[in-house]
Order: sequence, then structure tokens, then C-alpha cells
Amino acid sequence: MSWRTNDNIKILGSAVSIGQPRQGVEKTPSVLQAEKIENLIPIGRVTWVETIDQHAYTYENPRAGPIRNVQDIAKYNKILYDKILSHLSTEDFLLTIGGDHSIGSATVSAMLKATDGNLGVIWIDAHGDCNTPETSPSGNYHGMPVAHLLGLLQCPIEFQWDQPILPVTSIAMIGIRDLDPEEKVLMDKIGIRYYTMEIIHEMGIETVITEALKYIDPNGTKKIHVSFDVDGLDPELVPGTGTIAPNGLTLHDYAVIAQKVKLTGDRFASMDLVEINFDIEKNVTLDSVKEIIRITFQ
Ligand SMILES: NC(=[NH2+])NCCC[C@H](N)C(=O)O
Repeated sequence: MSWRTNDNIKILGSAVSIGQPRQGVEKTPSVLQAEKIENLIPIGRVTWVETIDQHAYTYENPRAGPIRNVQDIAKYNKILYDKILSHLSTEDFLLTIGGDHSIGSATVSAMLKATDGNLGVIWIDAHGDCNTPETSPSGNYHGMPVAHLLGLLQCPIEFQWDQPILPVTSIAMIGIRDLDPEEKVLMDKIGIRYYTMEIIHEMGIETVITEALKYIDPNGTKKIHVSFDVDGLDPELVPGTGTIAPNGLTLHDYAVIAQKVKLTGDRFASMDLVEINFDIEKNVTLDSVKEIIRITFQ
């Protein structure tokens, strides 16, 4: 299916790395802008809206509180949330290029706000990102945005604005294969829908994405947001990422996912592309990222 032609695609750079320990991921928006990735999208109406920089690289080491860097992440995410709401209009498709996955709570909550809660989320990832400070061995917020979206996190007041809560039945996760033990207990307890690589091999990716879309959007009326952490793909395709987990999705798997998501037409509203770190590896990773862009928008 070809990309709908009457839309504006807005690309927002989210140059942030303080949700995790590896620097480099904050440089990705400027690298991809220099690579002119918009030329891979075969229609004219693509704009890089702006890139939002983090205040400074301030990774809190050792861990001083339940969530590392929580004050700075809270400030950053509030800015991102507000910017998304100010830039977005109904005919726009929003592509947010990270940055680490800490931005996922800001992008999804902004989209929830913009759609009055009428949003379903496909979260492609090797990880559950569903830790709370109590279950997280690392204290890194990039492992927590889903728990935050679901309302499971006790956050300081600065990290509580009027973010809408995402109902647990509005999200399905694909590619999962690296859960922390307590995180898994929590995910199973709340009944969040996740498809592990093992299940994907059993059911086939086409059945998985068809079922996932039906689950998050039973009546086919919601806007769809895809939050794509590139570590969901196999590390042979994306060696340039900070938290590697072997045996991941192929680009063909992603093509099947994208094809089904694109069948929702203009209900496919937004996407995050996160955790790309060219300081770790550039050539292979850049090729895969370009392929992700082609698959998504052609
Ligand atoms: N978005 C990511 N890459 N998340 C990785 C999370 C890794 C680990 N589960 C943690 O909480 O620290």
C-alpha cells in the first residue's frame, strides 16, 4: 500500500540520552537530518519541524533516587509533550526521532491528549519498558515509560502534569525477549498484551500484528501510534543500540507489521523511532534505519 499523499509528515528530533547510560543516542536526529532521510519518503510534504535538545548530559551515577535523572527527564518530557501538541494538527503525521525511549511517555501521552484518548499503541521493542522504580534493577527511566503511561509510577510532582493515562487494553507489545524478573511479574499481573519472539515464531508475524491491532482497537476507529525501539530488531541489523538482545525481529517482520498498520489509512497518526546510537555502530545501523523509513512511508 502506498503512503497516503495528502498528508504533512512532520519530523521532530528528540535529542535526549539521559534516560539511559550511553551517550550518542542524542546525536541521532542531527545525523539523520544530515543524511536527508526525508528524501526517502516519496512525497513532497515532509518537514523537519525542530530538534529539541536536552539541557545537558547529566547521567546520575551512582543512582541517587528511585529514577535516575528524574528531574531533568521530567522537564524535558514536559517540553516535548507541549511541543508535540503545539505542532500537531489533524492532517499531520508525526514522526519523532529520538533519543532514547524515555520520550515514549511524552509522545504517547501527547497523542492521547490530541485524540481525546482515542489511541491504540503498538510498542515494538525487545524490552517491556514496564519497570517501576521498585522493579527496575537499573533505575533508568528508558525502562519505565510504559509503566508511567499506565499510571503505575509514583513520580515527583514535576513529573505529574495532566498526562492522560493509557488504558492497559490500548497497547500491545511486539518483539519482547528481555524482561527483568520483577518487571515480568508486574506485566503478567496487569495483563498487558505482549508478543515474545517465541510466540511470534509460533503464530507468525502476520497473525500477531492482525491480532494486536484488533486487541488495541476492536472497532477499527482509533488513531494508531507505533513506538519503535530499534532494539526490537535483531542486533545483526541494528548493532548501534544501547541495550542489545539477540534473536530479534527481521526487517521483513517489520514490513509485515507496517503493511497492516498502514491499512488503517489516515488513522495511522504517529511514530517514534528511538534508541539508535551511531556512536556504537554506524554503517549497518544506518542502512537498517533507512530501510525502516522506506518501509514505513512507501
Ligand atoms: N528502551 C530500552 N532500550 N529499554 C531497556 C530497558 C532495560 C532494562 N529492562 C531496564 O529497565 O533498565
